[in-house]
Amino acid sequence: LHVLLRSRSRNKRRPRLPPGPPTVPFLAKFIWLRRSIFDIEPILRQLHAKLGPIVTLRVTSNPAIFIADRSLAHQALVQSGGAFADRPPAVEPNRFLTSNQYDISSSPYGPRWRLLRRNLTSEILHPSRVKLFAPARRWVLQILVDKLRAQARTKDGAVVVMESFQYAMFCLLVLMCFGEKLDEKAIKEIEAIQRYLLLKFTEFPIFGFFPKITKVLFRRRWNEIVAGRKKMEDIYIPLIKARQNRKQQSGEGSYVCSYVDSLHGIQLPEEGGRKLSESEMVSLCSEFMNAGTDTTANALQWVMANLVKHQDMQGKVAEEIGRVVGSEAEEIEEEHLQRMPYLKAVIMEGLRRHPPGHFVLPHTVAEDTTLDGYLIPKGADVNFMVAEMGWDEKVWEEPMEFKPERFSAGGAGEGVDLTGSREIKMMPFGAGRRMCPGLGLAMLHLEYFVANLVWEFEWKPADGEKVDLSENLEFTVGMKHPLRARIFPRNK
Ligand code: HEM
Repeated sequence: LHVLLRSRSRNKRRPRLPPGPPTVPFLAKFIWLRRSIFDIEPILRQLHAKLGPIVTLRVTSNPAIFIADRSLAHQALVQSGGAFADRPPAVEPNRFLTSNQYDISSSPYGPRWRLLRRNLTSEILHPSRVKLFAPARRWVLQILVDKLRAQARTKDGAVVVMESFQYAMFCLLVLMCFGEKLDEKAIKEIEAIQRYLLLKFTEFPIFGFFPKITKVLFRRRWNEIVAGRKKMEDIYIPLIKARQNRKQQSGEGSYVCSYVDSLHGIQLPEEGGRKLSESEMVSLCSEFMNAGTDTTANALQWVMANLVKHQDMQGKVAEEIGRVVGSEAEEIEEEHLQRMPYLKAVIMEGLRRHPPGHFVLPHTVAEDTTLDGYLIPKGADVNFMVAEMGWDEKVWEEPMEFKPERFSAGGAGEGVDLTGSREIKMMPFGAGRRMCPGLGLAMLHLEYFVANLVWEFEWKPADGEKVDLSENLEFTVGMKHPLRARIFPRNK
């Protein structure tokens, strides 16, 4: 009796997992959906409404915990320091596609992650390095404008922007990654293989369950992934090698730096100072392009769609640009952007209302931890509902409306800090130690391209059509009905 009572009282004191639905019906529903892990969002929304801001799902042996509340996210990601900064062990095919977690986003929180992340932020994303790529941005802007003009001359004159936005982002990130201006065929090939493998990764995660067996049972599917990765290596390894040879011939500084150059210089102290293998470099290059292309292209499309829909806002952006650069200016230079607060507000509102990622990447805790009185067990998958945070009525009035004015003086978004270090009001780039290191580059790309596209053209809805802002959830969240618009040379 004594033992029983003691264990009961201990259980009472021991924090419990956050509430969640019973495992079996949930799993049945999930398998029935059978599409992608990202289909989970509407289910989670219902669960949060019923059970509160922190819920548990049990799909695999590891509980998956989802947090929808801004202040709990701040507690976990910012106030608890490194406690929530780990990543869960990779499951297949991610383990295979990241060379066993040798990229930044899937590396466990530790020395390797620190080294790889610091390399990216200091060698490529540091503002002094980003500046070196200004001619590349100008080159890509020209490609984009030419593509849009060519589209405007065809058929009904409507441009479907998304393909051109994605291509432009690939041109830019391929150049930053490999240090070469590749031709259209080579860039399209890279774009295709990146997208192919990304979709394989987001399919129903069958190889996460008993991989040894499922790889045999679903052999054809597994072989497709292996073949896709082989193709990627066949394209990337020659580019990686070319950069090494070139480095030896021409020495430092005689050419624009590239991400691959920095990877050639990395040594892993924890592993006897060895260099990165070619396969690991391929994984890091692939991550670099995955992270920075579709996310930015989608954000760009959302902002442009809202500017097509709200002609008055487009007019205000153009007016602001005119004030800063003068009506004679052909192109907006990067130093001009800092003097365009309304443009910045439009982009912030785009990221708040339409964050390209509705979740962050899965986090985990290295030790049992508590949050809001609940147990977060070691190794659990922990994720955060990014979109919900930016739509919180307690902060944002009419949160589903597109209102850039919120970010002006006196608005709820005035001076909002995207890193969420003091408080989280929106977190399109995550928050805390795993926050997106590409935030600065992404903001620059968005401001630069939106400003130049608005300055170059007047954007109108395609004839007889309305802009439809419904969402389509893939790896990133894009427009269900991609933006179609008519463009006219702007009268400055
Ligand atoms: C609008 C564009 C972008 C958005 C919305 C975005 C958003 C995000 C988000 C939500 C995360 C996950 C944070 C977490 O797990 O807590 C992330 C991680 C990451 N992003 Fe971005 N990102 C963008 C552009 C970029 C760019 C341009 C780069 C670099 C070229 C980049 C590189 C990364 C990397 C390496 C990580 C993993 C960080 C880590 O695990 O330490 N992102 N991003």
